[in-house]
Parts: sequence; C-alpha cells; structure tokens
Amino acid sequence: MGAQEVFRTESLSVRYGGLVALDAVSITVRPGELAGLIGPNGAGKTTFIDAVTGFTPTTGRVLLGERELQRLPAHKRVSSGISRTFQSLELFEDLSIRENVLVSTEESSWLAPLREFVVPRRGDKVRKVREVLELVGLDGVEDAYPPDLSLAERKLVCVARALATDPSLLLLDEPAAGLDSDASLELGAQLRKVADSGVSILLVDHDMDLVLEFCESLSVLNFGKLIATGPTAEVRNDEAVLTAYLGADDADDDLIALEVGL
Ligand SMILES: Nc1ncnc2c1ncn2[C@@H]1O[C@H](COP(=O)(O)OP(=O)(O)OP(=O)(O)O)[C@@H](O)[C@H]1O
Repeated sequence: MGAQEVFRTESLSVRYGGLVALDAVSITVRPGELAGLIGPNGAGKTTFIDAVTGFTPTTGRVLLGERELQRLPAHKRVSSGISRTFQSLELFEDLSIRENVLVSTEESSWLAPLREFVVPRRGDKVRKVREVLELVGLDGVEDAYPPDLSLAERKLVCVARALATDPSLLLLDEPAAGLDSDASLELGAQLRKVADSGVSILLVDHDMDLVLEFCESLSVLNFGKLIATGPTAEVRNDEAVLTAYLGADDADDDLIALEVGL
C-alpha cells in the first residue's frame, strides 16, 4: 500500500442471490482524511460498509495498512483498527453515556475477566471514555442518559463509542440522518476535528451540503458500481455523477440537495 493510503479495497463485490449489490469496488482513504461515499437509495453504500467490516460475505480484498482483512471475522477487523456506526441509533437507553461508551472497550476474549482481575483497567477505560467524548465535543455528559441528550448529541455518542476501540478507520453510516441542516453541519465540523486528530473517516451520507462542505474526496456508487472517485472538486462535476443524480426519475430530497449543491 502506498504511503498516502491507510485503507484500500480492491474489487470488493457482494452478491445477494441474483443481485450484485456491490460490483468490484476499489476505494482508497488517506491518513487523516474525511472521505465521502454517496449514491442514490439502494446504490450499495451500506453493503460496502457491511462488506468492509465483515458483516456480509464478499469477494475481493480489504486492506488496512499492510494487513489484509477480508478473511477475518467482524470482531477481529475491529481489533485490527476498523470501527463503524450503524444507520439506526444503537444506544442503550437505560445505561449512562459513560456505560454506553465503555461497552465498546470490553474485550471479547474469554481470558478478559482473568486479565481484568490480574491488572484492573477500569480506570484506563473511564479515562478513554472521557477522551473520546471530548474528541467529539461532548464534555461532561458521562453521567447523563441517552434520553437527556439531543439527537445530534446521541449521534456523536455513537461516534465516540466507535472511537473508543482506537480505530485507524472509522466508517459512519448516515450519521446525519434525521438532523436539520444546521445540526448536520455542526456534526460535519466535529467529524473534521476527529479526522484532524489522525483517524481516517469514510462518511456515508445523503446530506449533500455535508459531504460537499467537509469531505476532501468523494466516491459515488450507482447500482453497486463505483462511477466516480477522487477529490470532491472533481467528482462533483463528473458527467456520470451528474447523470446518476440529475437523470434519475425520482427527484427526492437527496437529489434536489445535490442539484443545489452542484
Ligand atoms: N441482506 C440483503 N439481502 C438481499 N438484498 C439486500 C440485502 N441488503 C441490501 N440488499 C439490496 O442490495 C442493494 C444495495 O442496498 P444498500 O442498503 O447497500 O443500499 P444503500 O446505498 O445503502 O441504500 P440507502 O441509501 O437506501 O441506505 C439494494 O438493492 C438492496 O435491496
């Protein structure tokens, strides 16, 4: 892998029966980059995240640094440095924010309780929770519960929880869904800070203002195929991208947003 890349897929493909949901997709992400992955509904964006994180069977290669991950189960990919969030908020409502984030610092090994007994690490973990909450701009919320927070804050807790595993690549599946445009832009600014701290981010989102404003590079999927990838300024003017969005019959909010953004 080149020095300018931290993450790369090569010809990553996913089939669901007769449907090719992802067709030989090759994407790279650079260190500290906030990269965007966009595409119309059903284009294969979540499938790409599932494929990279080991949630669905694939062909092709997934590389993080020099390490090949495509044959590893999902939990080993996490310990190798890939972390993700899900489209739905996956917070435990009756656990405090501290406990919600602590969950992802727990080791999956059966030896973990023994190790914890010999060398207790709860203090380190609590410090880690504070550190990742600060990184997403949520200082002092550890003792609150998810219902006490705004939707935007709860989404940032999900990002913090993904950060608590010390990933070198963070995959975010539509973190701005349901946020108004101001909250979405605030989220983008916060993600920019996370990327600046050295964590590379691949951001899947429908919010075109968000990706055009904050992402340094964009990859565009359509019907499972990668139709463009490169610096945002180039991809936003790409002919195939304009056709995929503006040529679509279904002019829903996302497409209108891209049209306005373009
Ligand atoms: N588990 C599955 N089994 C069968 N087909 C699936 C499965 N998951 C996704 N698909 C199909 O694969 C295609 C890609 O879906 P995917 O959810 O990856 O798209 P997306 O770009 O994330 O869409 P959206 O923007 O609506 O979230 C769609 O045609 C979808 O119906």
